Formats: sequence, structure tokens, C-alpha cells
Amino acid sequence: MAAADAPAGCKVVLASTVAKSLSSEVQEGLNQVGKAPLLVGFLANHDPAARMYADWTGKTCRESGFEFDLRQVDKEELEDQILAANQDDKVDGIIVYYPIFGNRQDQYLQQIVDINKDVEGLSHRYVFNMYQNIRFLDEAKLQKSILPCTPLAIVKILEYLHVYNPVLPYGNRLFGHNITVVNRSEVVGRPLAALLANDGANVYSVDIANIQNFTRGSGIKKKRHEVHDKDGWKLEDCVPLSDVVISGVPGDKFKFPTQLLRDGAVCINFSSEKNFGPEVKEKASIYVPAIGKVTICVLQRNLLRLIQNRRGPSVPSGTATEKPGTLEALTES
Ligand SMILES: NC(=O)C1=CN([C@@H]2O[C@H](COP(=O)(O)OP(=O)(O)OC[C@H]3O[C@@H](n4cnc5c(N)ncnc54)[C@H](O)[C@@H]3O)[C@@H](O)[C@H]2O)C=CC1
Ligand SMILES: Nc1nc(=O)c2c([nH]1)NC[C@@H]1CN(c3ccc(C(=O)N[C@@H](CCC(=O)O)C(=O)O)cc3)C=[N+]21
Repeated sequence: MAAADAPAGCKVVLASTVAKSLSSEVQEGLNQVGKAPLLVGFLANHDPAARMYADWTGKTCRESGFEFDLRQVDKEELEDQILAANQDDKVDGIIVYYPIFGNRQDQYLQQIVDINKDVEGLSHRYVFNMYQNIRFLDEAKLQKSILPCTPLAIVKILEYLHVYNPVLPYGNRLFGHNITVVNRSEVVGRPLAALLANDGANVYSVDIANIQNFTRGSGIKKKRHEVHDKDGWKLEDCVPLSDVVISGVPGDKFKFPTQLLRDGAVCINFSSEKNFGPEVKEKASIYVPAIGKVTICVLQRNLLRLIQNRRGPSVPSGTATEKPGTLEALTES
């Protein structure tokens, strides 16, 4: 499209741009750690999206000073393989690509990864901390808890876009924003809605069946979010209220109804498919078409955090302790 025909108002922000701003922080962490951390990936399914993501993670890791060992294993052998990697001192982090069995056995496998090697933050303790808005692992608030990579990548993008308002205190920086999240899976959509609401946003969480409101209440008086069903609500009810819309519907059938968007909304797609058609640029102020590169940066950041947590706190006096238990305290280096 010639520049003169381009929609005037919309800025397309690519994940690579946001990833660049995070990678200097990752490189700094890497220098402190003083070795190439080893991430082991277990692929036990034939999902092309998982394979693509795994190959891409390997390429990015090798380019940026990390080692990545992708192990293709039979699903019946995976349990023993994970336990062996838990025991292996050379292994710093473990990522298991899901779905494998596609049922509760997958939850079982998530819980057998050593919590000190769980780069995706899927262990019960990390998940509990996230939903309860508990940001540190220790009383002294020196060891940060681990957040799931894709939801945290979206938080990092919203910080980059200045949707997080630094004039407000840590932990309240999304106060005043209405955000629609289309996807409520346990791996991305539900944790994302909780994180955004814990930071002060009023979140509409949409799945195939219904819409829920995640909120800290009027004046964000509550310490952590609560959830209310919005009976009978549809996208038509929440999208026009939302200044940020985040969509992650799998498959190529779903197309987000862009005519419902508020003028100047910020739109982010995290699905492998393009949930927003090209016409999104006629309405949005900012459009982020994909986020994968940021997710991988956050994965590397989590791996460094695990190594730092394992080595024990060596936080310079007066940094982590000064900050209240906030997501920023958790997400800042
Ligand atoms: N970019 C990244 O870093 C990542 C991207 N993904 C991608 O995100 C997408 C979603 O992955 P998962 O959450 O694991 O999928 P999932 O299948 O577990 O969940 C899909 C969610 O979308 C909802 N949904 C489906 N159709 C809908 C509709 N028509 N209207 C409203 N809601 C609808 C479902 O109710 C469910 O909450 C996939 O394309 C996946 O490849 C997943 C993980 C990381
Ligand atoms: N334990 C676990 N964690 C995962 O995070 C996980 C998983 N298992 N199993 C498989 C799915 C799939 N997945 C994707 C990551 C990035 C893109 C993605 O969107 N990548 C490109 C788009 C690529 C393209 O345009 O084709 C991007 O964001 O720029 C898609 C899918 C993570 N997964």
C-alpha cells in the first residue's frame, strides 16, 4: 500500500520491536549468570504449532547465548524423562510442550517438573501466587515468583505501549482501563485476565460459552481480583467499552468483529492465526499482529530468574525490598 493510502491513525507495533527492548535486559542477566544456561524442551506430540514454537525457541536461544536441547520422546516415556532432567545438574530449565494426553494427565505432568526448573511457571505454587497476587517466594521479598510466559509477554507489550501508566503506584498502573480478552484457557487467557485485573484493570474475559468480569472492584479497593459472571453479555456489550482488546482464538474460522471496536482501541493478537482482519487498522490506534518473539524473551528471562533464585538472593540493598509487592517489582530486573 502506498504511504498516502495507509490508514492515518494506526501504528502497527511488531513483537520484534518490543523484544529488542527486553533483550538488553536478558543479556545483562546472562552476563551476571556467567554461563550459557541450558533449557531442555520435551516434545511428545505431533502438533505442528508446538514443533514450530520449539524450533523457533531453539534458534533464538542459540543466537542469544543460551543452550536449547529439544528432546523428542514417546509420551509414555515422558514422565521418566522429566524426572531424569530434574536430577541432572546440567539442566537449568525444562519446558514441556502441551497438549500431550489432552486430559488431566497433562496437569499431572506439569506438577512433576522441579519447581526450580519450571520456566513456564506452571507449578502449583507459582500458579497460586499469581492468582492470589503474591509476588515473592520469600518473606524478605528477595526471590520473585515465576509468571507464565505468554501472559507476561502481553503485560510487557502493554508496558512498552505505555498502557501501564507509571504516574500511578506499582500494582495499580492499569487503573482506568477496560480490557477485553477473548480466550479463557488455563495457559493464557485466564491467567492473563487475572494479572491485568490484579494490576487495576477492569477485564472482560470472553470464551466460547460466556463472559466474565475480573476486577478489584470500584476504586480498586480490593487487594486482588474477583470474578463475576456477566450473564447474557456478548462481545457487543463489552468491546465498545474496551480501550484494549486482546484476542487468542485458535483456528482460522474466528474473525474478530472489528466493527464493534472503539475508535483508537489498542488491539493485540496472540493466536497463531490472524484473529483480526486487515480492516482493524481502520479503527485501532495500535495493532500488534503477533507476540511470539516477546514470549521467547520472557522465557529466557524466567530461566535467568530461576538460576538467580537457585543461587540465593544477591539483590543489591534497597531495590527489591523498597518496592511493594507488585507486578512491576516482579517483572523488573
Ligand atoms: N504467541 C504465543 O506465545 C502463544 C500463542 N498461543 C496460541 O494461542 C491460541 C490459543 O491457545 P490456547 O489458549 O492454548 O487454546 P485453547 O484451545 O486451550 O483455548 C482457546 C480459548 O478460546 C476460546 N474460544 C474459542 N472459540 C471462541 C470463539 N468463537 N469466541 C470466543 N472465544 C472462543 C475458548 O473458549 C478457550 O477459552 C492458539 O492459536 C495457540 O497456538 C498459545 C500459547 C502461546
Ligand atoms: N508448554 C507449552 N507452552 C507454549 O507456549 C506452547 C505449548 N506448550 N504448546 C504449543 C503452543 C503453541 N505456541 C505458540 C507460540 C507462538 C506462536 C506464534 O504466534 N508465533 C508467531 C507467529 C508465527 C506465524 O506467523 O506463523 C508470532 O507470534 O510471531 C504460536 C503458537 C506455544 N505453545
